Amino acid sequence: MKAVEMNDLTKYYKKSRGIENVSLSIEEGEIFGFIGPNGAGKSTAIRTLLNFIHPTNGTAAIFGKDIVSDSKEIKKLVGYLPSEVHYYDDMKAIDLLQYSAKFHEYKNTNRIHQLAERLQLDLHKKIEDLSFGNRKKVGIIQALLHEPKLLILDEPTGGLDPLMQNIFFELLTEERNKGATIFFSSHILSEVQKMCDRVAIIKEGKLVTVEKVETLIKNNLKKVSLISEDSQIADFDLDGVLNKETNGDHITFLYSGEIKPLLNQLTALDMKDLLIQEPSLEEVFMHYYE
Ligand SMILES: Nc1ncnc2c1ncn2[C@@H]1O[C@H](COP(=O)(O)OP(=O)(O)OP(=O)(O)O)[C@@H](O)[C@H]1O
Repeated sequence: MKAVEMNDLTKYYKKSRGIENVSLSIEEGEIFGFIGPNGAGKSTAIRTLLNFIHPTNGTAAIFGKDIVSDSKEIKKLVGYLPSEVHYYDDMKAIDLLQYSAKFHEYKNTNRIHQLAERLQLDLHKKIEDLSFGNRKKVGIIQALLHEPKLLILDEPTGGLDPLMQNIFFELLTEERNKGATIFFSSHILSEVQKMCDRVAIIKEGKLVTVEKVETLIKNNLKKVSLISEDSQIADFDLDGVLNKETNGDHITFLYSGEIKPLLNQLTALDMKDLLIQEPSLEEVFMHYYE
Protein backbone atom coordinates (compact mmCIF):
# COMPACT_ATOMS: atom_id res chain seq x y z
CA MET A 1 0.00 0.00 0.00
CA LYS A 2 1.19 3.52 -0.76
CA ALA A 3 1.73 5.86 2.17
CA VAL A 4 0.41 8.79 0.13
CA GLU A 5 -1.37 8.79 -3.20
CA MET A 6 -2.61 11.95 -4.93
CA ASN A 7 -4.70 11.71 -8.09
CA ASP A 8 -5.20 14.93 -10.00
CA LEU A 9 -5.41 16.75 -6.71
CA THR A 10 -6.56 20.31 -7.40
CA LYS A 11 -7.27 23.20 -5.07
CA TYR A 12 -8.52 26.61 -6.08
CA TYR A 13 -9.00 29.43 -3.59
CA LYS A 14 -12.08 30.91 -5.24
CA LYS A 15 -10.61 31.66 -8.65
CA SER A 16 -6.98 31.73 -7.64
CA ARG A 17 -4.80 28.71 -8.24
CA GLY A 18 -3.44 26.71 -5.33
CA ILE A 19 -2.46 23.41 -6.99
CA GLU A 20 -3.61 21.84 -10.25
CA ASN A 21 -3.83 18.14 -11.12
CA VAL A 22 -1.06 16.98 -8.83
CA SER A 23 -0.60 13.20 -9.06
CA LEU A 24 2.12 11.43 -7.15
CA SER A 25 2.60 8.53 -4.79
CA ILE A 26 4.94 7.96 -1.89
CA GLU A 27 6.03 4.47 -0.86
CA GLU A 28 5.94 3.35 2.75
CA GLY A 29 9.28 3.99 4.41
CA GLU A 30 10.39 6.65 1.92
CA ILE A 31 11.76 10.06 2.74
CA PHE A 32 10.16 12.20 0.08
CA GLY A 33 10.98 15.86 -0.56
CA PHE A 34 8.63 18.46 -1.92
CA ILE A 35 10.46 21.35 -3.49
CA GLY A 36 9.34 24.51 -5.21
CA PRO A 37 9.67 28.28 -5.15
CA ASN A 38 7.48 30.54 -2.98
CA GLY A 39 3.84 30.27 -3.87
CA ALA A 40 4.33 27.04 -5.84
CA GLY A 41 1.64 25.20 -3.85
CA LYS A 42 3.58 23.08 -1.33
CA SER A 43 1.59 24.17 1.73
CA THR A 44 -1.66 23.96 -0.23
CA ALA A 45 -0.95 20.33 -1.13
CA ILE A 46 -0.03 19.51 2.46
CA ARG A 47 -3.04 21.28 3.98
CA THR A 48 -5.33 19.55 1.51
CA LEU A 49 -3.87 16.17 2.44
CA LEU A 50 -4.63 16.91 6.08
CA ASN A 51 -8.21 17.98 5.24
CA PHE A 52 -7.68 21.51 6.62
CA ILE A 53 -8.88 22.69 3.21
CA HIS A 54 -10.97 20.72 0.75
CA PRO A 55 -9.89 19.69 -2.72
CA THR A 56 -11.66 21.47 -5.58
CA ASN A 57 -11.07 18.39 -7.69
CA GLY A 58 -9.25 15.08 -7.64
CA THR A 59 -8.67 12.70 -4.76
CA ALA A 60 -5.93 11.61 -2.40
CA ALA A 61 -5.42 8.79 0.05
CA ILE A 62 -3.11 8.19 3.00
CA PHE A 63 -2.45 4.50 3.68
CA GLY A 64 -5.43 3.77 1.43
CA LYS A 65 -7.79 6.03 3.39
CA ASP A 66 -9.55 8.90 1.66
CA ILE A 67 -8.28 12.29 2.85
CA VAL A 68 -11.78 13.73 3.14
CA SER A 69 -14.05 10.92 4.29
CA ASP A 70 -11.46 9.13 6.46
CA SER A 71 -9.75 12.23 7.77
CA LYS A 72 -10.36 11.36 11.45
CA GLU A 73 -8.62 7.99 11.14
CA ILE A 74 -5.82 9.54 9.13
CA LYS A 75 -5.08 12.07 11.90
CA LYS A 76 -4.14 9.15 14.19
CA LEU A 77 -1.55 7.92 11.72
CA VAL A 78 0.04 11.25 10.91
CA GLY A 79 2.39 13.64 12.67
CA TYR A 80 2.23 17.14 11.19
CA LEU A 81 4.53 20.10 11.57
CA PRO A 82 3.12 23.31 10.04
CA SER A 83 5.51 25.85 8.55
CA GLU A 84 4.49 28.33 11.27
CA VAL A 85 3.56 27.02 14.68
CA HIS A 86 0.84 28.85 16.58
CA TYR A 87 -0.07 27.70 20.05
CA TYR A 88 -1.86 28.98 23.13
CA ASP A 89 0.84 31.33 24.33
CA ASP A 90 0.31 31.08 28.06
CA MET A 91 0.52 27.28 28.17
CA LYS A 92 3.74 25.64 29.25
CA ALA A 93 5.38 23.50 26.57
CA ILE A 94 5.06 20.38 28.73
CA ASP A 95 1.31 20.92 29.26
CA LEU A 96 0.71 21.40 25.58
CA LEU A 97 2.67 18.28 24.68
CA GLN A 98 1.02 16.14 27.35
CA TYR A 99 -2.35 17.29 26.07
CA SER A 100 -1.27 16.32 22.58
CA ALA A 101 -0.10 12.86 23.78
CA LYS A 102 -3.49 12.36 25.44
CA PHE A 103 -5.27 13.33 22.24
CA HIS A 104 -3.33 10.60 20.44
CA GLU A 105 -3.90 8.20 23.35
CA TYR A 106 -0.16 7.81 23.53
CA LYS A 107 0.93 6.56 26.95
CA ASN A 108 4.72 6.80 26.92
CA THR A 109 5.13 10.35 28.24
CA ASN A 110 8.85 9.66 28.74
CA ARG A 111 9.18 10.20 25.03
CA ILE A 112 8.33 13.90 25.40
CA HIS A 113 11.23 14.28 27.84
CA GLN A 114 13.58 12.23 25.70
CA LEU A 115 12.82 14.31 22.60
CA ALA A 116 13.10 17.58 24.58
CA GLU A 117 16.49 16.49 25.87
CA ARG A 118 17.73 15.68 22.38
CA LEU A 119 16.48 19.04 21.09
CA GLN A 120 17.64 20.92 24.20
CA LEU A 121 14.23 22.39 24.91
CA ASP A 122 13.16 23.63 28.35
CA LEU A 123 9.70 22.11 28.68
CA HIS A 124 8.74 24.21 31.68
CA LYS A 125 8.77 27.52 29.86
CA LYS A 126 5.58 29.11 28.63
CA ILE A 127 5.19 29.10 24.86
CA GLU A 128 5.13 32.93 24.83
CA ASP A 129 8.58 32.99 26.44
CA LEU A 130 10.13 30.72 23.82
CA SER A 131 12.11 32.00 20.84
CA PHE A 132 10.93 31.21 17.30
CA GLY A 133 13.38 28.29 17.00
CA ASN A 134 12.36 26.88 20.39
CA ARG A 135 8.67 27.05 19.42
CA LYS A 136 9.60 25.11 16.33
CA LYS A 137 11.10 22.44 18.60
CA VAL A 138 7.76 22.20 20.44
CA GLY A 139 6.14 21.65 17.03
CA ILE A 140 8.69 18.97 16.14
CA ILE A 141 8.10 17.11 19.41
CA GLN A 142 4.37 17.37 18.88
CA ALA A 143 4.70 15.89 15.40
CA LEU A 144 6.99 13.04 16.51
CA LEU A 145 5.73 12.17 19.96
CA HIS A 146 3.09 9.57 19.12
CA GLU A 147 5.48 7.75 16.73
CA PRO A 148 3.24 8.29 13.69
CA LYS A 149 3.47 6.09 10.60
CA LEU A 150 3.63 9.18 8.40
CA LEU A 151 5.33 12.49 9.15
CA ILE A 152 4.23 15.48 7.09
CA LEU A 153 6.56 18.39 7.70
CA ASP A 154 6.12 21.80 6.10
CA GLU A 155 9.49 23.60 5.93
CA PRO A 156 10.65 21.86 9.11
CA THR A 157 14.09 23.37 9.53
CA GLY A 158 13.19 27.08 9.31
CA GLY A 159 14.40 28.76 12.50
CA LEU A 160 16.62 25.87 13.67
CA ASP A 161 20.33 26.54 13.99
CA PRO A 162 22.69 24.17 12.11
CA LEU A 163 23.39 22.05 15.20
CA MET A 164 19.66 21.60 15.84
CA GLN A 165 19.06 20.85 12.17
CA ASN A 166 21.53 17.98 12.46
CA ILE A 167 19.82 16.64 15.59
CA PHE A 168 16.46 16.99 13.87
CA PHE A 169 17.69 15.00 10.86
CA GLU A 170 19.07 12.34 13.20
CA LEU A 171 15.62 12.07 14.76
CA LEU A 172 14.02 11.74 11.33
CA THR A 173 16.48 9.02 10.36
CA GLU A 174 15.63 7.13 13.56
CA GLU A 175 11.92 7.37 12.77
CA ARG A 176 12.54 6.17 9.25
CA ASN A 177 14.58 3.25 10.55
CA LYS A 178 11.57 2.30 12.66
CA GLY A 179 9.47 2.23 9.47
CA ALA A 180 7.97 5.73 9.30
CA THR A 181 7.38 7.48 5.99
CA ILE A 182 8.45 11.11 5.82
CA PHE A 183 7.11 13.77 3.47
CA PHE A 184 8.66 17.18 3.84
CA SER A 185 8.68 20.42 1.94
CA SER A 186 11.78 22.53 1.72
CA HIS A 187 13.58 25.31 -0.08
CA ILE A 188 16.93 24.07 1.11
CA LEU A 189 18.45 21.95 -1.57
CA SER A 190 21.33 20.58 0.46
CA GLU A 191 18.96 19.08 3.04
CA VAL A 192 16.86 17.51 0.31
CA GLN A 193 19.99 16.08 -1.26
CA LYS A 194 21.16 14.73 2.09
CA MET A 195 17.87 13.34 3.39
CA CYS A 196 15.52 12.36 0.59
CA ASP A 197 15.15 9.24 -1.51
CA ARG A 198 12.95 10.99 -4.04
CA VAL A 199 11.83 14.51 -4.69
CA ALA A 200 8.88 16.17 -6.40
CA ILE A 201 9.38 19.58 -7.94
CA ILE A 202 6.32 21.81 -8.04
CA LYS A 203 6.04 25.08 -9.90
CA GLU A 204 3.03 27.39 -10.29
CA GLY A 205 0.76 24.74 -8.79
CA LYS A 206 1.78 21.98 -11.17
CA LEU A 207 4.08 19.04 -10.69
CA VAL A 208 7.16 19.43 -12.87
CA THR A 209 8.88 16.15 -12.12
CA VAL A 210 9.21 13.37 -9.56
CA GLU A 211 12.64 11.80 -9.48
CA LYS A 212 15.13 9.98 -7.33
CA VAL A 213 17.56 12.56 -5.99
CA GLU A 214 20.51 10.67 -7.51
CA THR A 215 18.79 10.52 -10.89
CA LEU A 216 18.07 14.23 -10.84
CA ILE A 217 21.73 14.93 -10.39
CA LYS A 218 22.93 12.28 -12.82
CA ASN A 219 20.10 12.74 -15.32
CA ASN A 220 22.56 13.01 -18.12
CA LEU A 221 22.73 16.66 -17.30
CA LYS A 222 26.32 17.86 -17.48
CA LYS A 223 27.71 21.22 -16.64
CA VAL A 224 30.19 22.35 -19.26
CA SER A 225 32.61 25.23 -18.63
CA LEU A 226 35.14 26.22 -21.23
CA ILE A 227 37.55 28.98 -22.07
CA SER A 228 38.17 29.84 -25.69
CA GLU A 229 39.20 32.90 -27.66
CA ASP A 230 37.66 31.38 -30.76
CA SER A 231 35.34 33.98 -32.31
CA GLN A 232 32.81 31.22 -33.04
CA ILE A 233 32.27 30.67 -29.33
CA ALA A 234 29.38 33.16 -29.15
CA ASP A 235 27.49 31.12 -31.76
CA PHE A 236 28.13 27.78 -30.07
CA ASP A 237 24.90 25.84 -30.04
CA LEU A 238 23.70 22.26 -30.11
CA ASP A 239 20.50 20.39 -29.35
CA GLY A 240 20.47 19.80 -25.58
CA VAL A 241 22.40 22.96 -24.66
CA LEU A 242 20.60 24.83 -21.88
CA ASN A 243 21.16 27.98 -19.87
CA LYS A 244 24.14 29.12 -21.94
CA GLU A 245 26.05 32.01 -20.42
CA THR A 246 28.93 33.78 -22.13
CA ASN A 247 31.29 36.04 -20.25
CA GLY A 248 34.21 37.21 -22.42
CA ASP A 249 36.10 34.08 -23.36
CA HIS A 250 34.30 31.98 -20.68
CA ILE A 251 31.24 30.02 -21.61
CA THR A 252 29.15 27.78 -19.36
CA PHE A 253 26.04 25.76 -20.09
CA LEU A 254 24.11 22.69 -19.05
CA TYR A 255 23.92 19.88 -21.55
CA SER A 256 21.44 17.04 -21.74
CA GLY A 257 22.01 14.38 -24.35
CA GLU A 258 24.57 12.02 -25.87
CA ILE A 259 28.12 12.97 -25.05
CA LYS A 260 29.59 12.30 -28.52
CA PRO A 261 27.90 15.12 -30.50
CA LEU A 262 28.92 17.49 -27.72
CA LEU A 263 32.57 16.39 -27.89
CA ASN A 264 32.57 16.56 -31.71
CA GLN A 265 31.32 20.13 -31.58
CA LEU A 266 33.73 21.11 -28.83
CA THR A 267 36.82 19.72 -30.53
CA ALA A 268 36.13 21.99 -33.49
CA LEU A 269 36.71 24.97 -31.21
CA ASP A 270 40.10 26.36 -30.37
CA MET A 271 39.92 25.86 -26.59
CA LYS A 272 42.20 26.91 -23.74
CA ASP A 273 40.43 24.93 -21.08
CA LEU A 274 37.46 22.62 -20.64
CA LEU A 275 35.67 21.21 -17.62
CA ILE A 276 32.71 18.81 -17.83
CA GLN A 277 31.17 17.99 -14.44
CA GLU A 278 27.94 17.00 -12.71
CA PRO A 279 25.84 20.05 -12.00
CA SER A 280 24.91 20.82 -8.41
CA LEU A 281 21.38 20.03 -7.32
CA GLU A 282 20.77 23.78 -7.30
CA GLU A 283 21.71 24.09 -10.96
CA VAL A 284 19.47 21.15 -11.80
CA PHE A 285 16.56 22.77 -9.99
CA MET A 286 17.14 26.16 -11.59
CA HIS A 287 16.86 24.39 -14.91
CA TYR A 288 13.45 22.98 -13.90
CA TYR A 289 12.28 26.26 -12.37
CA GLU A 290 12.88 28.28 -15.52
N1 LIG B 1 -5.79 31.17 1.91
C1 LIG B 1 -5.50 31.47 0.65
N2 LIG B 1 -6.33 32.25 -0.10
C2 LIG B 1 -6.04 32.55 -1.40
N3 LIG B 1 -4.93 32.12 -2.05
C3 LIG B 1 -4.07 31.35 -1.34
C4 LIG B 1 -4.30 30.98 0.04
N4 LIG B 1 -3.25 30.22 0.45
C5 LIG B 1 -2.42 30.09 -0.61
N5 LIG B 1 -2.90 30.77 -1.68
C6 LIG B 1 -2.29 30.86 -3.00
O1 LIG B 1 -2.01 29.55 -3.47
C7 LIG B 1 -0.76 29.50 -4.14
C8 LIG B 1 0.12 28.44 -3.48
O2 LIG B 1 0.48 28.89 -2.16
P1 LIG B 1 1.20 27.94 -1.10
O3 LIG B 1 1.21 28.67 0.21
O4 LIG B 1 0.60 26.61 -1.16
O5 LIG B 1 2.67 27.88 -1.71
P2 LIG B 1 4.03 27.33 -1.08
O6 LIG B 1 4.69 26.54 -2.16
O7 LIG B 1 3.78 26.65 0.22
O8 LIG B 1 4.82 28.66 -0.87
P3 LIG B 1 5.93 29.10 0.26
O9 LIG B 1 7.18 28.39 -0.09
O10 LIG B 1 6.02 30.57 0.02
O11 LIG B 1 5.35 28.73 1.59
C9 LIG B 1 -0.18 30.90 -4.07
O12 LIG B 1 -0.44 31.55 -5.29
C10 LIG B 1 -0.92 31.54 -2.93
O13 LIG B 1 -1.07 32.93 -3.15
